[in-house]
Amino acid sequence: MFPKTKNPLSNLYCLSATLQKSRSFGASLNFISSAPFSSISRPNRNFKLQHIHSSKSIKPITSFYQFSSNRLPGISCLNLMDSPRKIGNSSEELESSSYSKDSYLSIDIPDTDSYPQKEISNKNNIHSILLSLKPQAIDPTGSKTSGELVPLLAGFNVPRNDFIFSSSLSDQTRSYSKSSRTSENDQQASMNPSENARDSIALNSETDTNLSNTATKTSEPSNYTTNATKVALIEDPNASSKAKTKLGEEKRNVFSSSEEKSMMSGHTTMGAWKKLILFAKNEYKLLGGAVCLLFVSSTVSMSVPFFFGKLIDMVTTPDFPLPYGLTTNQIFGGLASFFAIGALANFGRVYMIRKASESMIARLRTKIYSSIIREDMTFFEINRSGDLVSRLTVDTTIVSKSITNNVSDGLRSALSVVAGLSMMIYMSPKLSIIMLLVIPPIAGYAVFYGKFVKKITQRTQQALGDITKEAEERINNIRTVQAFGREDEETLSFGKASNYVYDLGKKEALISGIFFGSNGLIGNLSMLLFLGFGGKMVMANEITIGDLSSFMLYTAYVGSSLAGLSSFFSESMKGIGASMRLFYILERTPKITCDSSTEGIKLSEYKGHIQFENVCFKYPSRPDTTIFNNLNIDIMPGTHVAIAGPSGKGKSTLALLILRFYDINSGVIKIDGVDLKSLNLKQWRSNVAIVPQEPALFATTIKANLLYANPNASDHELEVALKRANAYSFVSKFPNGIDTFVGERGVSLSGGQKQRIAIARALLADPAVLILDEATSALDHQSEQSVQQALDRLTGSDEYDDDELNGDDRNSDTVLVNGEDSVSVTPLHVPSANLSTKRRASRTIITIAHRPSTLQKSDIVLVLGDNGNIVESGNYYELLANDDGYFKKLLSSKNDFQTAS
Ligand SMILES: Nc1ncnc2c1ncn2[C@@H]1O[C@H](COP(=O)(O)OP(=O)(O)OP(=O)(O)O)[C@@H](O)[C@H]1O
Repeated sequence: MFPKTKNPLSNLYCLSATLQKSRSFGASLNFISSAPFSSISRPNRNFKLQHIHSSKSIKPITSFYQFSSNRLPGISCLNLMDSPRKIGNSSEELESSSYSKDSYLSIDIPDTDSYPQKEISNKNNIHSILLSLKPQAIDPTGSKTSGELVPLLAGFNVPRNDFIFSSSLSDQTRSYSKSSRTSENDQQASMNPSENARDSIALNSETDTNLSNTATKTSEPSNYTTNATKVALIEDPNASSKAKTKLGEEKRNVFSSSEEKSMMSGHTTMGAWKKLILFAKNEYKLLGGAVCLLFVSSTVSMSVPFFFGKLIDMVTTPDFPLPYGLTTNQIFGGLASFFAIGALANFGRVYMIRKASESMIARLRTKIYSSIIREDMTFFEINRSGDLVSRLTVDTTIVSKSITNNVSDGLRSALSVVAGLSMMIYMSPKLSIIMLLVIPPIAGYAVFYGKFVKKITQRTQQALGDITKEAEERINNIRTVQAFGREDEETLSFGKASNYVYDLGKKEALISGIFFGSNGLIGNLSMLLFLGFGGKMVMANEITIGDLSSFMLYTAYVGSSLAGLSSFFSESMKGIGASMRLFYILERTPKITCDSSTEGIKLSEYKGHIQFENVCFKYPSRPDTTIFNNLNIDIMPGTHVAIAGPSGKGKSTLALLILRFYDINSGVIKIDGVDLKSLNLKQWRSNVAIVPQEPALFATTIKANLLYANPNASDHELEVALKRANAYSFVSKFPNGIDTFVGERGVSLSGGQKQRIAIARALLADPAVLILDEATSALDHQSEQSVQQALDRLTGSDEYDDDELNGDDRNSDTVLVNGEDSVSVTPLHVPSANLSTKRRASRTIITIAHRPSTLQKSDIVLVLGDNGNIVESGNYYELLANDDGYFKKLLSSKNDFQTAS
């Protein structure tokens, strides 16, 4: 569903136009959608568009396009000032050609060949522009929300549950427009521009070369929201992927939200280390054992150069005295055994470290998942699921490895450096001085490198999170992507995001290359120095050839261990970078928790009495939009209440508040006389069931989906629930019956089938309060009837006897929806008492309804009005009897209300 906003302060809407080259008409402009501009109308000004050359320099093309508002009231029309043919230059022409007749605008621009060459090349890169439009131009009564205006302008049917990507509305409409739609497609819109809107539409937008190559900024930012500044030319998909969009800019942020930034900006590297070490306490034993074995294996490996030196002297000096009277073979055998002990210790070390690492990854993942799943709704509004999944998988691995494998390797390197240097000093203090000259610059460089890596890792992880979330979202909604034919653009967008990660990787590769290359050079140069000086010392009999060989080997060991130390440092920084992303999740305290089964007041039984007393509510993410203003509702236990009202007035929000997904700003919501805030939320929620507009099924079997509501339900209860929900017939026809796999989000079921499974699930929860949020909204008439029948059973308005489930099942299993259910099924013999004992004598039912048929069956209809309050309430027929009433008007307004009964 499109987001529905109507900011009373906003009197400008943004109309997105897509400029497309077409073979026969040159380029055509199709106006496709709207998005709100919170801006006060301003005097007529020229609108400067800017254009991006393929060379990425920005050049204003005001002479090419210019807005004019003198003839088309309420709309900024497009003029082609320099065109020889000047089609569209006169407003009358525009009016007669497309504007006044059709519900959306399609302005033909002459063949691009008729433009001077320079402008043609400019044009080729333009993909889309945004124009401003007063809402009166498309909605003279001002009654529509932007969510309704979008499909109105778009000229194509937007399904109720159509998928909306999580970018801004203007971004969405801009990118998800069918660029070549014709006016025949649009049967819905009507535009009656009002004359007085004429002079208040044009924006004055000036070139801002600091912005990304694709966006312009208004010259008076104070008057416009960020959205308004996004008056943009979007590059042609084929244009260079290097151009940075706003999204690209966002990807440079290390933190995914301002909340995360403010929470994490105070965290220091040392603090993060401390937390990580504390977190690893379950693995202390393994890590301790590994460190002990590390000492053994390092001792063995660091003695190798010493022994090799002695062996060289032994084999090159004829009368070399063998120690302890041992033979050569015994010495070789002894050394082989010594090395075998080292190998065993190394094996143990690696095994223990890896085990500790995997154990920590698993623990960290579970902890992060547990934190995520307990977060409040605001958290999920500011953090996208793909990014969270990336934190859950990639970041946890990086963090765990950084404090296990990496610490182990780092310790080994540190031991090697210390032992190697000590041996070198022991063997020849003179030669060792050279080594001491080399170490400080390498160490300094390592620190610099590590800090760089930390920063770049944080960015890379964030960018990877962005990629993951984008990919996940698109793949999850592949039908929308393919239906709009956006595969190429999606690939391009993903490619851009992926290129950004590549760019970061390139930077890291460059610095790493320089670092390790120069390290290697320093190492080799040191070797040369040692050979030069060492050779002279051998000649002067100050040291033996064996000593020099040992020294050289120690140099190599120490050199590689120094490199190991610096990579330990950089890997640690990677871990710290990634850990910050995890600490944000671990340390965030949800504003609403449903965690504890002991916290809060527990009621022995819920009757389902719901009271809203002077409730004021604004969504935390939109604090300037009031949804409810001193709302007062009293829903008596056991009643069936229908909530009606125009789209976007807060009907679904009401359901969310009852479930306490959000806390209200003021007033009180009482459940059975107790403030909802002081109730035990876990218990309360387990007494409420909701059948949402868009039923969410899990990618598992029908049975598992049903058991989600009541894990203890017997097979028999599942069947009864399916029958009540009018779902049994189609389920039993599936080859695997109730064990049929429904696909991701129930994709392999029809909308009506999903709804009915969701209803069966709600039924199984046996709730005190049942909320049906436009449960039939997405269905065709036949499906709706079937679901409606199921709902009627739930609400009790359809006389339904459990005995009917026994044999002569009148739940029309043979006459269900879409002709698909015409096969009769074997009747079930269900002992009615079984379920009847479980069913509540009365339950409160709240139906959010558009259809009169549903409204008629309710005890009372509450009508939500424009002021965030109930404007009318009463029995359906009473309300209908009032000709001047809001409800009556609402019902007769086809655009706002579904009148088909
Ligand atoms: N999570 C959210 N954050 C901010 N605003 C929201 C959020 N969810 C909904 N809104 C806004 O709150 C208002 C009420 O939305 P709600 O879904 O309750 O309307 P509704 O009456 O149920 O509409 P419809 O009949 O179209 O389903 C709308 O303007 C909507 O844009």
